[in-house]
Amino acid sequence: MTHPASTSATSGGTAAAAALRLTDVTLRLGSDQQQVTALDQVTLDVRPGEYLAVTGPSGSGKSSLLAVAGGLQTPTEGTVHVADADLTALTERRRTAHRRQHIGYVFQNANLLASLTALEQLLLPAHVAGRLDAAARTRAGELLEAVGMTHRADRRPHQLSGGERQRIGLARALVLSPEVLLVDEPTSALDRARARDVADLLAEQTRQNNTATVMVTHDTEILDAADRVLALRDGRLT
Ligand SMILES: Nc1ncnc2c1ncn2[C@@H]1O[C@H](COP(=O)(O)OP(=O)(O)OP(=O)(O)O)[C@@H](O)[C@H]1O
Repeated sequence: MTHPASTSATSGGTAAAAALRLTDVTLRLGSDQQQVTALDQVTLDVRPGEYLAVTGPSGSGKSSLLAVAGGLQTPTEGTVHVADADLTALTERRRTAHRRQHIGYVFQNANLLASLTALEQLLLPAHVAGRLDAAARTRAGELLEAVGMTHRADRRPHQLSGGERQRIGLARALVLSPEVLLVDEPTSALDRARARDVADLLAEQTRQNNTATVMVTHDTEILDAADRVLALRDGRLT
């Protein structure tokens, strides 16, 4: 298989070097009469340790890009490789298992569990993975600190602000140091100083854990920390 290493959406690496690879991905949504091309022939490589930011206006396909990269949505055409497996070729069950093992996902609305405290939200992924040991507890505590939430450790989601929930959602995704980290608008509920802290934390964690990070945002003030910035327009990556 050959790949156009000269295009802006590829980092020029070999097939083995990419932690995340989308090849000619098209996603069509809606019914026949009102079909929308949410992603249009997107090709993208993200290597381990790389922090990629993708910008674009509302409706340009940012959430669709993450949903496809994370195996939450199957593309109409094209392939999605994560950690050397083609997500589009796996059964749903295997795809879910692969996702749990290799992908961290930070949803815009945080998707926290109502009954758990902030600290418990961070311990849950390790618990589910059967890895809730002293190291996981230490890491959860460090990440709680890194997002400035140590003083809110015992609070449940309804006792937190939108920005606080967002920071817990980010810390939770980082606990298991996923190989691929997909982040949807992580600063939409944050003030400027917090937004900058979150962008810097993503950059630091990406390098420290050798994670391939893709963050989508329309916040142009947090792009400095990224290694690479691409733009989505009408589902096309430029
Ligand atoms: N279920 C759906 N059926 C039909 N069209 C859809 C569906 N979901 C999204 N779309 C359309 O697909 C396009 C891409 O949507 P997407 O949510 O990926 O954009 P976005 O860049 O994340 O937008 P925002 O910044 O507003 O969240 C938009 O035109 C949207 O209206």
